[in-house]
Amino acid sequence: MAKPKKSAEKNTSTAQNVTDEMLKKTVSESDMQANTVSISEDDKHNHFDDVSKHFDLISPLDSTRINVKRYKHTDFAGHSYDYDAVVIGAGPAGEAAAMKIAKSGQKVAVIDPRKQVGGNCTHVGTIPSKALRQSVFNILSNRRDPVLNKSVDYNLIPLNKILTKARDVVRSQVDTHTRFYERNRIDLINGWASFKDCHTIVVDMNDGTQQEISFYKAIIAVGSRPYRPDFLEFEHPRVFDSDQILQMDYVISRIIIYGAGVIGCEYASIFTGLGYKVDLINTQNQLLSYLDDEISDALSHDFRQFGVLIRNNEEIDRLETFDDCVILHLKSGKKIKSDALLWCNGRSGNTDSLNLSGIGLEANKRGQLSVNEFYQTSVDNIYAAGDVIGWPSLASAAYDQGRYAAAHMVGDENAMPVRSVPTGIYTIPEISSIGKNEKELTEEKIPYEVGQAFFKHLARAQIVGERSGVLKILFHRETLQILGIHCYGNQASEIIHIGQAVMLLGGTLEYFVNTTFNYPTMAEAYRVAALNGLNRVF
Ligand SMILES: Cc1cc2nc3c(=O)[nH]c(=O)nc-3n(C[C@H](O)[C@H](O)[C@H](O)COP(=O)(O)OP(=O)(O)OC[C@H]3O[C@@H](n4cnc5c(N)ncnc54)[C@H](O)[C@@H]3O)c2cc1C
Ligand SMILES: NC(=O)c1ccc[n+]([C@@H]2O[C@H](COP(=O)([O-])OP(=O)(O)OC[C@H]3O[C@@H](n4cnc5c(N)ncnc54)[C@H](O)[C@@H]3O)[C@@H](O)[C@H]2O)c1
Repeated sequence: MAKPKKSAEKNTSTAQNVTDEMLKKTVSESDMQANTVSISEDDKHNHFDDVSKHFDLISPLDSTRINVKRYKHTDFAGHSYDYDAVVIGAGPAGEAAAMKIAKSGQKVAVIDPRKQVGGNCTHVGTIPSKALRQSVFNILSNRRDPVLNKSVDYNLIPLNKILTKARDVVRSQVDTHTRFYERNRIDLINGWASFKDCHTIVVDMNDGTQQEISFYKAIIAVGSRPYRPDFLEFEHPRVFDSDQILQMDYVISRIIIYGAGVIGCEYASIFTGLGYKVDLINTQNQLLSYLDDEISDALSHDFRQFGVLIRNNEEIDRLETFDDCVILHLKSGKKIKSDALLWCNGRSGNTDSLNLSGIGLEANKRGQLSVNEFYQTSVDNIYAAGDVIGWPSLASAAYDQGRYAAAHMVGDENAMPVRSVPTGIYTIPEISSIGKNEKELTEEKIPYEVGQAFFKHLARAQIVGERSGVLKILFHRETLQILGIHCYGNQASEIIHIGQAVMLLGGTLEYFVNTTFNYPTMAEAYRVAALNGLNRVF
């Protein structure tokens, strides 16, 4: 077995040298080869005091953990701050930023009012909705199975019952991420942060006290929350936003989803999968209009097949609420009666309680902050990342933005900026894309061609029983450069990454033709689509 690379080798700090010496002394080459570490009890207690609760920090199999070290407390031109950096918000953006800062040897604290880390992403956004979606997907698969469909009554399963699995996933995610903070010795402070000035934060602690913390630099990673128009009663038991829906504890058979963005479409899949009648109110003329037209059409088609009633170009006039139902009045004059309403129309950045004016910053009307290419706000020691800066408002992007902002903060010039973020929409079936779509390429007058593979023809899709779907590769008809990849169907969000790698590494369509794919796989769709595309080139 090759000797594991130790990233700690780069480090020259005294504390780190001590740790490296200790490692050399205690972890012999043969131990490494045998995948074991022998550390004497004395060494553990005398020399690894600061990491003694986490012996896995010194596993030779994970070089990144070895890099965790005593931070040096920096003196900034005569000023000494409590922290080199403070991160506000423990979601993906905050976590990635904090990890990067800690790994760079700086002292960092993360402030979040939730006792459990993970942010809205883990507690009310990505994780519970994706776990819920998986449970519904399993129910749909079982329903289709001639043996399994007799064993359970699938009629109207209450949402809170299905959410049991999601709660387990949330717990596991919290455990995993809590350990990241512990191992990297990041201080977690429970409370609401607001700025006193450009180097001081006041934290309203959960125990009712206040704490002032001084910092050299800060990252605002406070995320977003559902936008709530004043005219809707979100306290009413039949009116929900996407955070509250996870608490729904009664059985319904019909629901109105207002807003057909990503959240609305994903929940439309979830509720139809559970057997509810769904009215999906779209304020636009097409579902998810930024997608490839054919995929947007396919989604509408499949939604209708599953019983979703899509109403395009509509706008709410008012909502009447009753003990046993709601009635939605649309500006077009239509009235829709249902058991409940799920409001999915927009999100706002959580900036209102930060006292931004105290540091000379101002958020836009959606509570979002503007940043430069390094994620610095107009106050240069204050950065912002994640949903609070708006588009693309994805956990995937938030994580990379947080890491990149922190890299700039600590002076790491090797970090790659966040570019080319793929779309992954977890409707049933999934949608995923990267690069340009046909509309954009046509507008830009780029001579492209299309290669398609329909899932119904693929052996793997037939075996799995998920035949609906298509993979489209858009490529330059002269250079065969890949310009965009669009996928609709089971596992689309995974499948896209094969094309993403080839595309970003500068491969052409020929890669897919000249490469042998496992058979049967969904990845084979790339070969089928590439051949289909090449046949159109003359
Ligand atoms: C229903 C739903 C499904 C989603 N599905 C996906 C998906 O499948 N894939 C995907 O990539 N993205 C998805 N997203 C988007 C994703 O959840 C967000 O992009 C992501 O959570 C943003 O991360 P963040 O770190 O910016 O902030 P958040 O996750 O919002 O976390 C921000 C944290 O800051 C804390 N905070 C707020 N104000 C303060 C303050 N004043 N002081 C201290 N702390 C504060 C909050 O308590 C919170 O813990 C989904 C979102 C929703 C709502
Ligand atoms: N699978 C995924 O990647 C996934 C899943 C769910 C949500 N998300 C992310 O969550 C974000 C929100 O999703 P969404 O479904 O609400 O879609 P969305 O952002 O498309 O918003 C829906 C509508 O609300 C409007 N709007 C947005 N914010 C507003 C505000 N503060 N005030 C008034 N109107 C506002 C928008 O203009 C739009 O017409 C998306 O940007 C998406 O990236 C991603």
